[in-house]
Amino acid sequence: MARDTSVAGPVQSGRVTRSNRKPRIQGFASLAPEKLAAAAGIPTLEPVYGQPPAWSENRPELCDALPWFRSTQGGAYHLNTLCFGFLVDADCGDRSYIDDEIVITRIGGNCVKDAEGNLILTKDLDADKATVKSILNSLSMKIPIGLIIGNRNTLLKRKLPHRYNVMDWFRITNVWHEKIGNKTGFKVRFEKLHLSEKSWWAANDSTPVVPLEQRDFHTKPASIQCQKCLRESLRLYKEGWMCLEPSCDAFWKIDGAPASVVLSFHPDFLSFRAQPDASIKPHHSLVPDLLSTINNKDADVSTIRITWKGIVCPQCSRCISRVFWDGWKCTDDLANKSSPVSNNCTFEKILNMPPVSLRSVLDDLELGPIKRALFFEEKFARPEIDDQSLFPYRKLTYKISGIGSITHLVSNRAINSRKHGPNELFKNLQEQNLALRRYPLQQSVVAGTLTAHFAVNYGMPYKYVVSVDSKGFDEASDEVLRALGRLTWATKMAVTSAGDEFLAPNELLMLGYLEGMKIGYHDDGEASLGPTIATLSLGAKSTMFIRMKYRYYNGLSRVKKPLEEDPVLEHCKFEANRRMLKDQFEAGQISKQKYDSDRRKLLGETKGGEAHPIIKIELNHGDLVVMHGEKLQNFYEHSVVPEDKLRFALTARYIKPGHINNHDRKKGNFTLTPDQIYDGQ
Ligand SMILES: O=C(O)CCC(=O)C(=O)O
Ligand SMILES: [Fe+2]
Repeated sequence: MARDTSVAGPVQSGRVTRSNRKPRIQGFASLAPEKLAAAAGIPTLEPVYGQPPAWSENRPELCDALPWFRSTQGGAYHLNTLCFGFLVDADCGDRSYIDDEIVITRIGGNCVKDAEGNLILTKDLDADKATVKSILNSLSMKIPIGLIIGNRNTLLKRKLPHRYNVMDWFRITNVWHEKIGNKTGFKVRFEKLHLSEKSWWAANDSTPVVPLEQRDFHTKPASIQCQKCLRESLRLYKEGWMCLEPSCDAFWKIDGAPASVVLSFHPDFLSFRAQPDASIKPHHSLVPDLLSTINNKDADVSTIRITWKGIVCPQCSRCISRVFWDGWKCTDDLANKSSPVSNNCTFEKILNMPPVSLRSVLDDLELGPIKRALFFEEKFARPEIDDQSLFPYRKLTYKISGIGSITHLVSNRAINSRKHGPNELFKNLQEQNLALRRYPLQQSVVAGTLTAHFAVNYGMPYKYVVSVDSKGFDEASDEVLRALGRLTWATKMAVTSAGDEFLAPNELLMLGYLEGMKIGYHDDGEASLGPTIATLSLGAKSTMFIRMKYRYYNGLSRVKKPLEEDPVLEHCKFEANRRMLKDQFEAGQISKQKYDSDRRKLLGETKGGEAHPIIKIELNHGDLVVMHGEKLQNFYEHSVVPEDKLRFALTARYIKPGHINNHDRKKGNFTLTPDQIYDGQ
């Protein structure tokens, strides 16, 4: 399936427990694990003294919970040209250092990995680079930085309890240029802000910290003026002093000779401490307490954007995303099944989810017009308008020649307010415990990223959810079945008017969107899916966009590989030239090699980029949309962006039973009662 929103199944087979994973080294069988590791040349890791104040096993959850570290990629988090958080993980670069109070690391950017996994700087970093600039700004504005250490960091040589571990607040004491290969990079020295307490990452058996009153805040590393450029630079390395001004001839040279790659920090540079300064205070709390700001009696609290951010568990300090419709649970059975690290914390914060009125999410006076006036923007396709055949709906049909059609049934006040109609569905669905939840995206750039909407699946399991999570239609409420009735009707109307065979849907995916949520571009095509997909919109207005997929628009995959089979769709890039080459190839006038190389030449000239959407549909409360045609899902993709704080979309599909195992097949069985069958009124 090309949809980007399904989960990887649990990995269980072949998992070995710790006890039978001991390395077998002849003659060492009776040694303790640490000694065994040492004998095998694996560096042993010392235990740490304490526990991190917040932690996570996955990057999206970490960034979801910490307002000072919202970046899911890269080492630094900056906002409005200020740096607030920094991650030290595997790639600190050469000449880096960590102890209980000091962290020295490179400032990222402009890097690629070589075959051995080493980072290579591709071009000089300069002070205008956003990350560098933000660190320099935070240094001059005295803004402390929250540091996180990842367990792939090899400098500390201690056993870190989790994948990501919040360290503490640090102040930036120095930023300097360094030479990496023949390029110029940046290094930063962080110093722990509060020195009176022992760091949790100190060694378990380390000595107590030196009390503040016994510390020396006066001695500084030597600062020497360069004879060439006359600028001062600190003495950083034991091996000798060097000028740190990259434009100077003496830059990175010790006694006139280029410095070696391996250098050790001078003890004075490591041991000096900046003068305590009461005015240096962090902008955020190191461990945010989002829950203390949420009063469950406030009507909007369960749907507003901030309440689908993550929290730090008050019991075990894990960063927890809002996976569940009605709140946060520290232990998620589904995630536990697929995660090698199980967490048995029992903490839960369940919101009472007061109902959201239709009035509060619909601007239209009297909850929707009597007959919706339609407006179409010039730059998008204009549909055929038919006010007769499915009256009282307005039927808008967008046809993409040779591909398929999109039928939009525009609802109105009479339809919406009818007994068992959309108004009632919107209200009643909110009163049910539907077990909506967010699932991890399967093809996300950062593993573990959750969808920005909640979902529940009924009937035949759709790959969107793991099959154990699909509920049979026998568990569906009257409202869900009534929605299915409407969707079955809409499917039949659209398919029969296209002259095609009607297959009644046997699957229903319900999505719930809170404020700021959406579904990004995806398609609903996979081998097991029939060609027709129908959706009922309830609540807040939203906009649906349909565009050609990147590879069909550009004729190349994202890694610039020409399409094996180029359909040359209408309005694709270089349409005329691509058609001509295809015709020549099909007529045997050019070889496959020539066809490929000519296309590469033609298409490789431009930068790629996404296709502009060709269809824009405003989806209002009660509207139905039917996408019909397998090729529509193969070649095009759609996205839906709601506008207000609550919207439901119920989408029904036909899943070919041959693709579903016997046990799950019966979940798709249902019979609608006469009043659940929809008549189009
Ligand atoms: O929210 C919507 O209207 C669309 C939902 C959708 O595209 C899907 O469920 O695949
Ligand atoms: Fe979809």
